[in-house]
Amino acid sequence: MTALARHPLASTSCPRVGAFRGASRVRVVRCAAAAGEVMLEVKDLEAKIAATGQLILKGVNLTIRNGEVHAIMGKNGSGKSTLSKVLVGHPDYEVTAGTAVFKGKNLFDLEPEERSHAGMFLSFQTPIEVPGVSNVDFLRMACNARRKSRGQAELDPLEFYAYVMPKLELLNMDPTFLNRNVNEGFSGGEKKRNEILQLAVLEADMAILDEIDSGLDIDALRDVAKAVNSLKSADTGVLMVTHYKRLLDYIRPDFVHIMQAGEIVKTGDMSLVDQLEAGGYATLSMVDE
Ligand SMILES: Nc1ncnc2c1ncn2[C@@H]1O[C@H](COP(=O)(O)OP(=O)(O)OP(=O)(O)O)[C@@H](O)[C@H]1O
Repeated sequence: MTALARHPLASTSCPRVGAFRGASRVRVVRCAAAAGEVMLEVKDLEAKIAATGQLILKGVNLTIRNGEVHAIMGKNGSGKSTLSKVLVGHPDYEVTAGTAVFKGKNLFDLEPEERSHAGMFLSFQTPIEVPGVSNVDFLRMACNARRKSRGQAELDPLEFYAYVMPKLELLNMDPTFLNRNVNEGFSGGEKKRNEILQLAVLEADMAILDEIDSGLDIDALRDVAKAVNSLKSADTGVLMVTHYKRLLDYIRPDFVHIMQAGEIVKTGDMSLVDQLEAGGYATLSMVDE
């Protein structure tokens, strides 16, 4: 989902280590299972809104290993989308402190496009429309840019058609989507499916999915989740931002993080989500609000 990093306009297991942060100290919990290689390591990340200087991220720490699925939840305005966008290099934000290493590279040394080529993908909460550009041309261009960066031969239109058809089928998407302009006139659910189609086409290593469940009907949610699950492997990482358990019932996270006021203040497993569903954020003991 290097959507941002991925395209030029915006630009596509087992729990191991989790930090449980209380009001005054951080406790590290380690699982005995074998750990995959670290894909993304974010340390003490701080970022502000470039235009206003308002600090939004206030020391985010997050480690995602190959094969892991992480979910980030949190109240509205806690900074979840900002974190997603900062990771792909959105120009609205400026990193003021901290580090992020993605597949061994300093993420903040890379341009958004380079992050995409390196395998990072963000699905937008509100996918943008690109009038005048057909979906198939856009997808092929993005796909070939990534292939080129990996030293692979570019796909011609016919080859791309053969490549993309099974992916459309997987998502239960009508092939006529290919000939329509990117997201133009798409329903909310169609836009979300199109995001996942981009993820599938780009074969990204790290998928950041920002509220892919919003606006989806029950069938579309199942299709999208099925597609994401089919794209997961021991070499990919997933970071999902969501407000609801229903998505996590389909795409099971290894870790669930709670974000509050620009920080990850609690990390656990699905039981955290059950607590949230039962009693809201007030039931979790987090840092003082
Ligand atoms: N480009 C921006 N300009 C102005 N304010 C911004 C911008 N980006 C983020 N913010 C502010 O930063 C805070 C965090 O926003 P963000 O979208 O990251 O929250 P969120 O946790 O994703 O919220 P939600 O759950 O509602 O999607 C909010 O107060 C938001 O208004």
